[in-house]
Amino acid sequence: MTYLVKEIFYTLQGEGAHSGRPAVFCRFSRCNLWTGHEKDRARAVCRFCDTDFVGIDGPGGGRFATPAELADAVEAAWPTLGKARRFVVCTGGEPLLQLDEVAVQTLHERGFEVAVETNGTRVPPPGIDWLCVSPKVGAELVVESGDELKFVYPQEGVNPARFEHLDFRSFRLQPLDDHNLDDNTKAAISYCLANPRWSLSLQTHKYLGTR
Ligand SMILES: C[S@@+](CC[C@H](N)C(=O)[O-])C[C@H]1O[C@@H](n2cnc3c(N)ncnc32)[C@H](O)[C@@H]1O
Ligand SMILES: Nc1nc2[nH]cc(C(=O)O)c2c(=O)[nH]1
Ligand code: SF4
Ligand SMILES: [Mg+2]
Repeated sequence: MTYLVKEIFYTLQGEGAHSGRPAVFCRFSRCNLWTGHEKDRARAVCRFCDTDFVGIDGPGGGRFATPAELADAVEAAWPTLGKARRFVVCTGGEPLLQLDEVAVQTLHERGFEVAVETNGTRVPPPGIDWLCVSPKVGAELVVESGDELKFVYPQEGVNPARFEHLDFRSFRLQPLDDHNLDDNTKAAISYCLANPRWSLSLQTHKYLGTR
């Protein structure tokens, strides 16, 4: 398995339950719901993506021929020696197009707790320590259990209540970052207050100016 990675960087997890926790981000190239090219956005399944995941040309990105090479690159981004409490967030693009069981195992051997941010359309490999699923309107959701369900809100025609029967430890609304971010944030706050199964997830890195 060759892994195509857009970028690898060290920062604070900005979103969800681990918000504020230092993490290496491993952003895999490619997604099954959008090509990543602006010319295709209007006809993509997922049209609101805030991320450049095309190619392997970002900081720390590249083509890694083995799980060990991938883990070497992730490990190189961690700031201290010693294997205690290391944390990697595998994202993308859609990480589950590439992340496999042996990669997860190899990251574990290097001391990393492995978190994944996924659109929920691909079955995850075993061993993931923190699975965050972010369903997209118009894409089939095949992952029905995990740690965190993080719904970008609003999405046309979808009431978040539709996900409440699924097997997740927490349910979060993340305001859609588009030209209506302020209104979307107010709407997400109102929804959480009226439906307390749901908590707010802010993209804190966008407010803090971190990556
Ligand atoms: C770029 S995606 C990559 C991982 C995976 N493809 C997914 O969609 O979950 C990372 C997270 O950002 C969220 N996201 C993407 N664009 C967003 C936007 N414009 N506003 C708010 N959240 C967004 C996604 O829903 C997901 O939770
Ligand atoms: N700081 C920071 N936190 C994040 N949490 C999820 C992200 C993502 O793009 O998947 C992300 C990101 O891009 N930056
Ligand atoms: S599924 Fe995730 S990576 Fe793919 S286009 Fe949507 S937000 Fe971006
Ligand atoms: Mg992001």
